[in-house]
Amino acid sequence: MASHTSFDWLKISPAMPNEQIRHAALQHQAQLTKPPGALGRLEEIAVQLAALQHTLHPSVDHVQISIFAADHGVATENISAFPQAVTTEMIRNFTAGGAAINVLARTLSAQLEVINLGTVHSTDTLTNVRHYHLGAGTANFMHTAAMNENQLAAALNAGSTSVEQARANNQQLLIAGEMGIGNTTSATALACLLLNLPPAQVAGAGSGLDSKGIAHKINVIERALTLHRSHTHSSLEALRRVGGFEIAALTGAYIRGAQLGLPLLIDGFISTVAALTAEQICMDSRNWFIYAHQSAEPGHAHVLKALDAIPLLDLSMRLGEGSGAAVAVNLLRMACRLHNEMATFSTAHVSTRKQ
Ligand SMILES: O=C(O)c1ccc[n+]([C@@H]2O[C@H](COP(=O)([O-])O)[C@@H](O)[C@H]2O)c1
Ligand SMILES: Cc1cc2nc[nH]c2cc1C
Repeated sequence: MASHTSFDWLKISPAMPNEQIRHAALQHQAQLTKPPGALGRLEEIAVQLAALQHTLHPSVDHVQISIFAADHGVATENISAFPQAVTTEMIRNFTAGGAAINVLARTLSAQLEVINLGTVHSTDTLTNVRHYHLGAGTANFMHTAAMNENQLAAALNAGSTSVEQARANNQQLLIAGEMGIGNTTSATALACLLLNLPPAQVAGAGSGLDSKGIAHKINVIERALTLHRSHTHSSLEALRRVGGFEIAALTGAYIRGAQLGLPLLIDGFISTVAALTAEQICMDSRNWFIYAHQSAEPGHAHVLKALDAIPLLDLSMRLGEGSGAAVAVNLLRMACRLHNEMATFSTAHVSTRKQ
């Protein structure tokens, strides 16, 4: 078993946004040549980034995208529209540059890294993948806990390592994305435990189930929750019992990002469930979260609500891989440039509002 200390770092408090700078950034926004509030949420984003980055000149030019991939034992319950082999096939695709996230990363000149935490099929021959070998996927949580303590600790640490590397490379924003056939079943079960919701309210089509498939998925999750609910006394234990390696890695990345003061752009349903898990394990981590988009997965709305989050975009996306977050980066960049480069009423000699 992992020594107890493996989880001690989760107790470190998140960094504090700078409230004085937030106030100054708000005042600066009021002086720009526009009616107050006319740039809507773009103003909020710039002010939030100013407070997070402790500067009146926020910027997200340097972006790291870390894709965490893993397989899920529960995939043997026929809960996905796609075969489990797709997880490994997509890891290959990520390394070859052909996935959606590769295209988006190129448009953003973002650094992309791929992390395989544990898949049924090996990707060891791929040199541009960080391998963890935590297992051939998680155990099937219909019968037992998905992870043991060692696996959970190692997966959380894998996320933390990506954040520390991003920090060391002076990245200004992290997108943690995920890939794993079956992970909407795992994320749904986890959301149900964390929010005490019935699976029928949270479960959706994932990568493309029909209504019969969704009904079966709900039944699988209900039976799993009957096994785990009474033994789950903490969010960390819920993550160990029904989570996935990549979901735990995302959780670790979000907690470490908050502790080190790195702004985190949250993607879709699975990523937001990990963000909620991070917030429940390490309170106020959410100060560092910016929510990119509303996924088409129905459970996403419940999880966003629990985090008091209103995402920036609603494009009916449901891909994962960090793709929805990547699409939102240019909004953040434009928000920063507007904040940094617009003239003020006084410098541009524009009259202010009538009193
Ligand atoms: O990000 C989302 O909101 C999202 C919603 C539905 C599906 N996905 C992706 O689809 C895969 C999981 O779907 P499934 O049906 O196998 O559970 C996984 O690789 C996710 O990245 C992602
Ligand atoms: C093809 C495919 C690509 C993905 N990317 C993230 N999740 C995915 C699921 C599937 C099925």
